[in-house]
Amino acid sequence: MSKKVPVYVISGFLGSGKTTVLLHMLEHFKDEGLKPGIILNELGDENVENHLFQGERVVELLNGCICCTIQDDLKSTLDQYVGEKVDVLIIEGTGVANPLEIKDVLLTPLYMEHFELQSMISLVDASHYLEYQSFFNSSKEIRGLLKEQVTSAHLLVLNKMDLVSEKELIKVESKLADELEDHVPVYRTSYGEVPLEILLEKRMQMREVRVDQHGKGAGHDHHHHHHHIEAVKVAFSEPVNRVVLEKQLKKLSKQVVRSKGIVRLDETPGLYEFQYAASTLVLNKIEKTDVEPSIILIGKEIDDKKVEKFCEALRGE
Ligand SMILES: Nc1nc2c(ncn2[C@@H]2O[C@H](COP(=O)(O)OP(=O)(O)OP(=O)(O)O)[C@@H](O)[C@H]2O)c(=O)[nH]1
Repeated sequence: MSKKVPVYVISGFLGSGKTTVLLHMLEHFKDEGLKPGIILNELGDENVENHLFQGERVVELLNGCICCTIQDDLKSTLDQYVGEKVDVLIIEGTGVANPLEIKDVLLTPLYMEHFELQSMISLVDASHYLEYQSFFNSSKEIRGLLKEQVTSAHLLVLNKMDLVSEKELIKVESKLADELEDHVPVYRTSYGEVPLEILLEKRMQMREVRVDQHGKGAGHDHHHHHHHIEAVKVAFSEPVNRVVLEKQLKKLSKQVVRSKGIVRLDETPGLYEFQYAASTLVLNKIEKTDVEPSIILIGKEIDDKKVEKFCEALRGE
């Protein structure tokens, strides 16, 4: 199988400096002789920044807006990149895109075969962050979005430092500290100047746990990834019971915050895609039949032993 394409997602509110960072990365990849692919999700039906990317492989998802999902568009755009020779892919969401939607698509088994999410990079305009909080005070939707753009980050770039006073900075950082998990690094900068080794660090860990028919794990990985959010993929071809699946996912709640995958069900034939978030399981039948059923567990410090137990419980052992 061909190598997976590394993917970086850049998100952040309107005008926070996403394109500035994207151009910085692009220049580096080109210097390295790499061929980057770019997916831009612009608001409105024309991308005014098109001229910045002349000669690049750019696919635009236009018309992104806060109330519409971009997932279907993103999937068909990713499909265009499957098998195409790009060395790295950068996705820039609109200023009002929900970055978790992008992450969600990248972490489905179908796309994980071809792409490997490296890092969700979020930009925050330090000079406007507090102003936006009060400005959008009455809009629950936008407040939620501002928060999500921060909480979804593997790396938070606090940009436009040139425009903020020390006093204001303290307030901004204290607000961010309330929202961010402790291990997420915050890099203060202006004009998106982040050293490349920080910008490009692989912060999303992905590993596969193989569990054989008798539930015994093979090739244990006893490393603990304390500072990373990781996704663990488990191939799981046996049919599962939906009640048991939900119950067992809830049991993992200390480590696993999110799960998704494709499974067979014991009650009916066919393949089902499942989404598990906020302790709720949702299943949807899919038409495709050529997919290997698998379960993806996303969280912190996911313990292989617990994953084995989880699989045993799904098998009714
Ligand atoms: N003063 C100052 N201006 C900045 C900084 N970073 C970016 N800018 C400017 O802010 C404007 C917006 O930057 P972009 O990189 O286009 O921001 P964006 O997040 O891509 O914007 P949207 O795509 O509209 O959401 C541009 O005019 C940048 O030159 C900074 O650190 N300080």
